[in-house]
Amino acid sequence: MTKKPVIDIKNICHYYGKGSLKRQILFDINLEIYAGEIVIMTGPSGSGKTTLLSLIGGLRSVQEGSLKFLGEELSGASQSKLVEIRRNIGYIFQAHNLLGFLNARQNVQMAVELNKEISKQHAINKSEAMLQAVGLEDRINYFPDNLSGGQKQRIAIARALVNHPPLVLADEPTAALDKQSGRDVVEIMQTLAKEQGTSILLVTHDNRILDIADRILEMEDGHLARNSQSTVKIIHN
Ligand SMILES: Nc1ncnc2c1ncn2[C@@H]1O[C@H](COP(=O)(O)OP(=O)(O)OP(=O)(O)O)[C@@H](O)[C@H]1O
Repeated sequence: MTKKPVIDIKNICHYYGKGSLKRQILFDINLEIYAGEIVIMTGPSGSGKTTLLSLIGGLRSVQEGSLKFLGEELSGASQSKLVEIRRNIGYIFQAHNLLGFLNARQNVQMAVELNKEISKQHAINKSEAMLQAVGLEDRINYFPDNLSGGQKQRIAIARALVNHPPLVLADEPTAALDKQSGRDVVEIMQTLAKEQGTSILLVTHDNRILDIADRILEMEDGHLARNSQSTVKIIHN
């Protein structure tokens, strides 16, 4: 049986600027990501990681090549199609993007209520269960300002995973965290992703978390320089 990839990228190139200022940023990227896989992308600053992540997340239009999410082509897709695709992706960014006037539960609940068919009580129950899964059961009614960086990032994880999306994209999720909180955050992501069969694509400069990856990608000057099974696990275990 051949598995269908969650993400299937063929010959993606990307450019910024116009005319004489036009610069190629991504060069002939080919990549497949399968269900339940945790893929970490590393590489120097400016090598194109965030650009590729935003293309995969439907946050930027594909200019050249093919990018399929669960078999759906994003190249040439309408804005409404992109919006629909984005509903199936969880996003976790460095600056967690929590709303300060909502408490932890309400921040997660917001994501559940994107689905209009879910009742308010069901949305509350789902949100509380998810906060419990990330170890914040005693912080459900706290506002982000009264929580640590690691706790805020755990709310962001709960929000990204509460709808059980097939794909989660994370851009530097541990950048603002100390060593232990960073470790806790990625281990929670890893456990939940494996439980739910979610694929994770995580961009990081943080070498301390490479061992959670099934596969490591390395970007170099807009080229995918390495795409290999992780051997870091063997070194660490
Ligand atoms: N909106 C934009 N307009 C023009 N150039 C851009 C834009 N966004 C990024 N770039 C340029 O494209 C290149 C790749 O940027 P990108 O943010 O994808 O790299 P990165 O690998 O994610 O870097 P970092 O690790 O620092 O976040 C850089 O040279 C950057 O200056």
